[in-house]
Amino acid sequence: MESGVELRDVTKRHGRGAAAVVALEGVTAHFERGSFTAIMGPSGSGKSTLLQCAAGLDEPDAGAVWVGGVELGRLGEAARARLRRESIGFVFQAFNLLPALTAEQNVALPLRLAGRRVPRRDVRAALASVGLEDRATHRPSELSGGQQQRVAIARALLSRPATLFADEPTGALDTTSAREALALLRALHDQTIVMVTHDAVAAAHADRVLFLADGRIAGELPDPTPEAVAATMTRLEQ
Ligand SMILES: Nc1ncnc2c1ncn2[C@@H]1O[C@H](COP(=O)(O)OP(=O)(O)OP(=O)(O)O)[C@@H](O)[C@H]1O
Repeated sequence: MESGVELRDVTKRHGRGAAAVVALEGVTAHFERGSFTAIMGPSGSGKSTLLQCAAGLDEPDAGAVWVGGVELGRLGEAARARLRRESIGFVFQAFNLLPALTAEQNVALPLRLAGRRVPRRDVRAALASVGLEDRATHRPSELSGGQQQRVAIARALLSRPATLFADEPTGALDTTSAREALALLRALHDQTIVMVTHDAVAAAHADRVLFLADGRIAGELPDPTPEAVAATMTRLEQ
């Protein structure tokens, strides 16, 4: 396993005993380096759990995960945190921005933590590309949910992590902003992008859609169109 992201026979349970829920069951999936994959499936099918396990934010009960050729289960917590900081980007609604920092400080943070100097011009350009040039000095609490999401996208654009995980990146955006945000993600073609979404139009921006149902892979669609994605979702929800 040289690069990209790979899950091999991953099983994950939440809770214990009689209340335990099997969120993922024997999931094997390969996200090639530089590919853009959308994950779809009915509510509760395990999409967020898959993303959390693939990103090293949660540990599988069985199976293994590789990111960029590194097996996460073989790393200690400190090494895993370093890998997340240096080569993984997140565009998550609830795992996003530090509340005490301004938008531009949040955008620059991953590079600063990696010891790099970040020209303010570059930070402003990243914010401008998501339409937030006039919000650079606002803190997250002063931004709407959609604007916070766009700050997270600007951060990914600037730091260009090798692997980017996005959970509903367009969920809080209007149609035009969503289309722009997806085009920006799409332009990051040297990165491996794994995006969970409920939106067939958003999913159609990916190279491939992987479907989950009841914690298992239920199919995939290469070169997706919104119509084909919606038809598959309808079938899975029946
Ligand atoms: N912390 C938790 N404790 C107990 N059960 C959990 C926990 N997190 C998730 N689950 C359960 O695991 C299953 C998969 O959840 P997950 O959030 O991965 O699904 P999802 O496909 O992302 O759902 P949605 O589309 O509704 O966000 C669900 O049945 C959910 O109720």
